[in-house]
Parts: sequence; C-alpha cells; structure tokens
Amino acid sequence: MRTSQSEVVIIGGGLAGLACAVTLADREIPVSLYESRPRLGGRASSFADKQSEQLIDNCQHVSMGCCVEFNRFCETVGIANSFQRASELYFIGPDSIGPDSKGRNLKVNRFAANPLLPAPLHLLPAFGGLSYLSWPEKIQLARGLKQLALAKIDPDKEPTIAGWLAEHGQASTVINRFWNVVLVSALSESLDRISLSHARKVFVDGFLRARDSWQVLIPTVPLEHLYGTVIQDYLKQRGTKISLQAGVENIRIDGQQVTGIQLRDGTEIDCPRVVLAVPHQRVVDLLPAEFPGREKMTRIQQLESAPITSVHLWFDREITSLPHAVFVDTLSQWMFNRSRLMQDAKTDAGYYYQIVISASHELTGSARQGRSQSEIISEVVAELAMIWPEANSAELLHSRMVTEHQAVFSVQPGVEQLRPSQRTEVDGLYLAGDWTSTGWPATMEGAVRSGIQAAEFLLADLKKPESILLPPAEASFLSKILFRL
Ligand SMILES: Cc1cc2nc3c(=O)[nH]c(=O)nc-3n(C[C@H](O)[C@H](O)[C@H](O)COP(=O)(O)OP(=O)(O)OC[C@H]3O[C@@H](n4cnc5c(N)ncnc54)[C@H](O)[C@@H]3O)c2cc1C
Repeated sequence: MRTSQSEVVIIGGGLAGLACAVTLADREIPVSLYESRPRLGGRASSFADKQSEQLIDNCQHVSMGCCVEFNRFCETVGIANSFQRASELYFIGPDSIGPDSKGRNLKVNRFAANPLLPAPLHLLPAFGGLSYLSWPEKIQLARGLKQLALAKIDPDKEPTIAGWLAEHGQASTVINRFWNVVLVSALSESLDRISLSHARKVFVDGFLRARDSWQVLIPTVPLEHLYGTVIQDYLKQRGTKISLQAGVENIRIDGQQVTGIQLRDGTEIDCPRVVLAVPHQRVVDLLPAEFPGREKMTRIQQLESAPITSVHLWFDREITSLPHAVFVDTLSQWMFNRSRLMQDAKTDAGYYYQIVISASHELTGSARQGRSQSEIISEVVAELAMIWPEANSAELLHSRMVTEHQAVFSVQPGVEQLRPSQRTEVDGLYLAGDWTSTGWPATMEGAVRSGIQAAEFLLADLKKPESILLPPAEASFLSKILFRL
C-alpha cells in the first residue's frame, strides 16, 4: 500500500518526538507521528505491575528547576500541576566525620536554600550543615566548586571528573560523600566515565547560576498519564495523527532529498520531511546504505550507554514518612516514597517505595558477580533498615527490580564530538533525541530541547523561521561576578 502523508512525519513518540510534534502542531503544521510501541513516552513510561495492580514507572523520573525547556513544555501541554516541587532535600549519611564512620549511626541532613541569600550563596548554609563532612573538608569542597566553575575546558582533551578531582586535591571522603552523590544521580554515570564539562554543567546550572535551579520536580501521577494520555489528547486536538504499534522499517532518501518512509507492515508513505526521533542505537538501521553525510552520522554508534536500576518495594506498613531521600555512600542512591508522593496512591497493595541506583554497572553482566535479584533487593532493604529500623519489622509484601541497560548515553570525554546536529545533510531529514547535540546529558530536558531544535530547523526550511528555544536561566548578579557566568 502507498499513501501520501502530512507535511511532516515524526518517527518515535518519546519526549523528543513529542516536543517536536507539539511545537509544530502549535504552529498548525500537519504532523503524523509513528511509534513502534503501544504507548507514547519512550524511556519515560510506565507498565502494569500485576501483583500490586498498579501502574508503575519504569523508573522514577525527576526534573530540576534548571530544566527550563522541559518545564515550559509541561506548562504548554497542561501537565505542570502533576509535579511536586521539592524545596527541601534530605541527605542521609553518617552522623560523624572521618572516612571510617561507615556502618555507624546515620543522620537525616535537611538541605534547603537560605531564603535571604542570593545565588550562589543560597546553598552555602545547607552545605555547611552536612554532618558527614568536617570543616576542612567543607572548605576543600567549596574551593573545588569554585575551581570547577572557573575551569577553562578544552573539549578536545578534557579529563574525566575523577581525574580532575584527584588533580585538584579533593580527598576521597569528599569525593565519595559529595561529588559522587550529586554527579552519579544527575548524570547516571560513574565519576571515572564523566567528562569534566558535563560535571561542570551540573554544578553551574543546578547550584550556582540561579536560586531555584537546584529544586527537584517529582511527578505525582504515573508517567503513562503524563506523557501518554494527556499529550496524546493535546496533539490529537491539534490535528496530529498518532499511530501506535507502527514501527518504521526504513527511511527513503533519493539523492539529496528525503522522499518517505516504509512501515514494518510494508506500508509506503510519501513525505518530504521526516524527523527521526528514535534512540541512537536504532538510527543507522533505519537509513539507506548511501546518503549524504552518512559517515558523520555513523559516529553515533560510538556512543556508549549506562544502566539505571530501580528497586520497587511494597511493605505492609510505612517505614518512613519522608517523601524522598538521598543516600550517601551506599548502594541505594535515592528513595522515593511513592505512597506519599502520588496523587491517588492506594495502600491496599502496601506502602510503595522506589529506590534508584544510577550508573548501576556493578549490577549488570559479570560485574554483578552472580548476585541474584533477591540478594540485591535484600541488600537494599538492609540499607533502608539501617536508616529506618521500621523496615526490619515490616513485612516486605512484594518487590521487583528493573534494570534499563541502555538507560542513557554515557557522558564520557569526547562525547560531544559524536553528537550530531538536529539538521542533517539530507534535505528534509532532521534528528531529535536526547543523544543529539544539545549540550545537555541524557535527560528529559535534553530530549525536549532536541525536539524543539529540530522543529526550529524545520520551520526555517519551510520559510517560517522562529526562535523558540529558551536561553538558560539568567545568572544572578553575584554569580556573574564570582564565576563569570
Ligand atoms: C531508568 C531511567 C531513568 C531515567 N531517569 C531520568 C530522570 O530522573 N530525569 C531525566 O530528566 N531523565 C531521566 N532519564 C532519561 C530520559 O528518560 C531520557 O533522556 C528521555 O526520555 C529520552 O527521550 P527520547 O525521546 O530522546 O528517547 P526515547 O524515550 O527512547 O524515545 C524514542 C522512541 O522511539 C521509538 N522507536 C524506536 N524505534 C522506532 C521505530 N523503528 N519506529 C517507530 N518508533 C520507534 C521508541 O519506542 C521510543 O518510544 C531516565 C532514563 C531511564 C531509562
């Protein structure tokens, strides 16, 4: 079968494809979106857990105040009120200082901005109050943060943040209890695989630039409701045709120009403009053997991936009333108290907690050393019991562990040279996806930015140029002076 389609075809209904579709649909450009799975949302989605009879997210997805484009996207499509803004975090670490204070009493450190101090001083009292760093360590940390903010980075020969920290005299306690805690959860990679520039971006955008940038936004409904149903309705009302379970087999290119796509069921669709918004691992397979710029495009195959593991636990009682917490120097990294956070939380299946372990290399392949899922889950529960003894007496009603092996691309030195622009050398072919060149790591912000950037290029080619992408939040006066931001 052969059909002609809308002015623009988007392949992939993750956040990148959706942001592109929303941007174009809002400007009355006819769009058809093809998604291979039965639902939208891509990596940010939910699945039905039979035992708890709940829709659970493949993993907790949080955003931050500095994710300006993602936050605007949520406002646009009407889902912004389905997030809770956390203006206080809880860091749980030893109640004493020194490298040997592991396996000891733990303390909840409340972490919030001082309402009277401007950025970048607003978080200084919170850092100063951390129970598990000594004053000399805190001073060393402040010095390290300043050096990082002012660092001049040569993208062609930048070190890893692990190498840079060692070179700049950061002690192992400071690395394990601060740098590791912040960077591994923000970038989903281990310090020896994180580039200096990506590490710098986390601190500059998240902590130093503006007052509310560090705040964490947590969804209060399953991701399926956020990125599935609501956005689907938004797009359909604006005339976008959405086809689910409609995998694309290949893209046709004639000389310099895109001419259409072929679906896996054999349907041929003619279309002069295609936005390819699939994960980077899928891109090259969808393209013909020859086309302009192919060599450059194939570089994305060198992008490596990092895994994220989530451990879902249902107890017969509440083990803590804290809505979320960050753990210092343990296998578990973040706890989300889903029974407290979710709008329509049901507790018939138990009190539901989700533990996130980013860059979970040690839980995959041979690094896992034969440990079974139940052994890993027991280790996580034992860590929770060290903090909240209630977990010892509570009955664990149900549990499951989910590891996304290709959760994010790995932000190693040199990664920016592998990330392509959203505009390709083929007329009418655009790319979108968290892996394209946005300057952001693999995040919902990066995905949304890429989709909007693709739409900007496409609109320019349609002779409807518009500057849509927002600049980063403006740096405070003091941050400009101190760090030249
Ligand atoms: C476990 C986990 C935890 C994460 N936590 C966070 C977090 O807390 N905060 C954050 O900001 N980010 C987080 N991320 C990253 C975030 O989910 C991604 O960066 C973002 O969702 C990527 O969106 P995307 O549209 O670029 O790609 P994807 O979401 O991968 O979307 C691509 C889509 O293309 C579809 N597709 C593939 N091939 C075809 C084909 N041939 N035809 C049609 N469709 C096709 C796929 O089915 C998919 O729906 C996390 C990711 C994971 C996996």
